[in-house]
Amino acid sequence: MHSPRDFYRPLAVGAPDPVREIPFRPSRMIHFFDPSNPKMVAKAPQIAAGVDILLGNLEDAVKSENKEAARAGLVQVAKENDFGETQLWTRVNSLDSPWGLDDLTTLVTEIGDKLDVIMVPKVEGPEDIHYVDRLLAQLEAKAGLQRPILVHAILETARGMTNVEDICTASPRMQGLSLGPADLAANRRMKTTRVGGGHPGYLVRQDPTDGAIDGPRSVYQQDLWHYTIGRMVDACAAAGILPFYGPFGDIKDVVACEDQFRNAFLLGCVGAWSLHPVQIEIAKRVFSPDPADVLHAQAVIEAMGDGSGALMIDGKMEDDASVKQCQVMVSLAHQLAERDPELSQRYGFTA
Ligand SMILES: CC(=O)SCCNC(=O)CCNC(=O)[C@H](O)C(C)(C)COP(=O)(O)OP(=O)(O)OC[C@H]1O[C@@H](n2cnc3c(N)ncnc32)[C@H](O)[C@@H]1OP(=O)(O)O
Ligand SMILES: O=CC(=O)O
Ligand SMILES: [Mg+2]
Repeated sequence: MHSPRDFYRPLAVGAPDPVREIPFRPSRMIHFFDPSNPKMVAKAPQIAAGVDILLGNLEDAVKSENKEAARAGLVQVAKENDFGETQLWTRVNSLDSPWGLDDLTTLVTEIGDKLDVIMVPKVEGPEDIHYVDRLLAQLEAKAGLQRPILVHAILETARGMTNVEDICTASPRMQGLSLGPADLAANRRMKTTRVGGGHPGYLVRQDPTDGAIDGPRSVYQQDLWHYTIGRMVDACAAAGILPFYGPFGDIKDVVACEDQFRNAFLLGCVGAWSLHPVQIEIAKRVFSPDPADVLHAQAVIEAMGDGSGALMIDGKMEDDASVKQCQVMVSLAHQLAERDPELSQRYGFTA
């Protein structure tokens, strides 16, 4: 166990100093592409221009025989392009796979200066983060990098869930967590074959009226992921890092995708994964606060003056706590508007 004094010391001679605060950059969608797919590689610059985060995926969804090609494809994409404000991330293969070590070694030494965040799948506990933390420090020193690469863990095993708080605080590199509903469902032996989203069988039913069990009774579908997202959000917020919802696999069901994303947004997530171009716009819409909410929040902040006391606005009580809720909304709107002129106009920040 490190002493608190050592927490921010570089873990290898010559490695850059760890960050003290996780920078908040627009992160509404993490767009996945397969760098072994020439079509997706060709489209990468165009896709990058319309997303907050572009992620070269090397893990699940890339065929075993294409793992080396995907790694090489990502190196090429990073070397040949400057994505400007768009962050470049990768998801490496898991630490117990035949490819994880070579993924980290190659990517950090070849394109470490271009990579903002490395997503590590199937993280089980803080020991996995400690391993990656030291290895990255060694590789950063070797590559002569000036800034540390951050780490994002996928929460997709029952053991990872039970260790979630310790994972979040395992290293100053920890940038955030994503919920991985597919692997997590399998690992927990949940009986759903869907990649994220609800399930019609997970419901509550209205009591029978007048004892008539076979009479008409409303059913209300429940959210399979409520507990998991809530727990992840708390762990992240307590550690000062960022929570994301992961994949929604029913690409054609754009309505349910939007619902899943919005549930995550309302519970505190900053973004979600987009697996297909059609999900980019959904994430952009959902994870940007609604202009009407921003307007209302601004009005409350203005009316509340120094932010203390209680008053009524449109029949509703506002006080020190609700003004803080409004500040969350307005500061997110400003952060996103800085990057997005159209959004800035919709919020009325620019003429
Ligand atoms: C549980 C998890 O781990 S989730 C994370 C791992 N999974 C992934 O990363 C999946 C990423 N997405 C994909 O591989 C693909 O979107 C698929 C396989 C789901 C569907 O692909 P397709 O069958 O080609 O879909 P579709 O025909 O609708 O594609 C339309 C166009 O968008 C392109 N496209 C599809 N997905 C992407 C993407 N993620 N990024 C960039 N372009 C894409 C296709 O290449 C196609 O291009 P074209 O018009 O030039 O031919
Ligand atoms: O990696 C994501 C998942 O859902 O599994
Ligand atoms: Mg997974």
